[in-house]
Amino acid sequence: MIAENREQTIFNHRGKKIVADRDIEIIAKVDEPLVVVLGNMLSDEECDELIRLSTDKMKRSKIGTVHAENEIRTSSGMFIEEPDNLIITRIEKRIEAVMNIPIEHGERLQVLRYLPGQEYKAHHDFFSAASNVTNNRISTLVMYLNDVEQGGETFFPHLKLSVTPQKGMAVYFEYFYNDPLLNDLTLHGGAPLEIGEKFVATQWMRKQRVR
Ligand SMILES: O=C(O)CCC(=O)C(=O)O
Ligand SMILES: [Fe+2]
Repeated sequence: MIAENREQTIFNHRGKKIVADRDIEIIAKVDEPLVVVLGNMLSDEECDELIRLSTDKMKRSKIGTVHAENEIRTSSGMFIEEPDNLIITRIEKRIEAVMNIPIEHGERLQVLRYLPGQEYKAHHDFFSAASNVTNNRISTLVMYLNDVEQGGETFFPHLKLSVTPQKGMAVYFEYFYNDPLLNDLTLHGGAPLEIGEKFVATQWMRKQRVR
């Protein structure tokens, strides 16, 4: 592999694991644009807590659950705003270590819930130049909160890659390259869920702090 010509990445981990408060496994990788499949990102208990917090909040607030207003995303989404929750704090510390960005650059965790037939069509997580967003997103971590029976893979059509959701695992990717073509290649989506339920928690990082 010729590494010299590669652009620098935000993700700075080498080898097969990331040592944080638990050992996170680097399972698979696409080099450019960088996409990394991670094992052991969350414990079962942490996954369950994220699902509980999001479903609790959906129940408490009738208007809380935000259904997508268009056909791009048909799942329901919820931002987790629990600054005093110790489990969230612990997860955020780990996310900082993995993404190599201070959590102050992070939007609140978003939990998405998909039911059969629901999907997230191919999209970019960054905002287009036309949108005039000054503090754009630079990287994403999608964490899988449950085992999915069938469907619901995270797919990257340009990379011909798809990741099967498995409880506690995650997929990381970044799109802050100088070469805009590399950023464009991070197009991705959540395939239609076929059977069961799918929960993910997404962390988006911004170029500058947001909290
Ligand atoms: O549900 C998935 O697999 C993808 C989620 C996603 O693309 C996002 O949250 O930005
Ligand atoms: Fe996305």
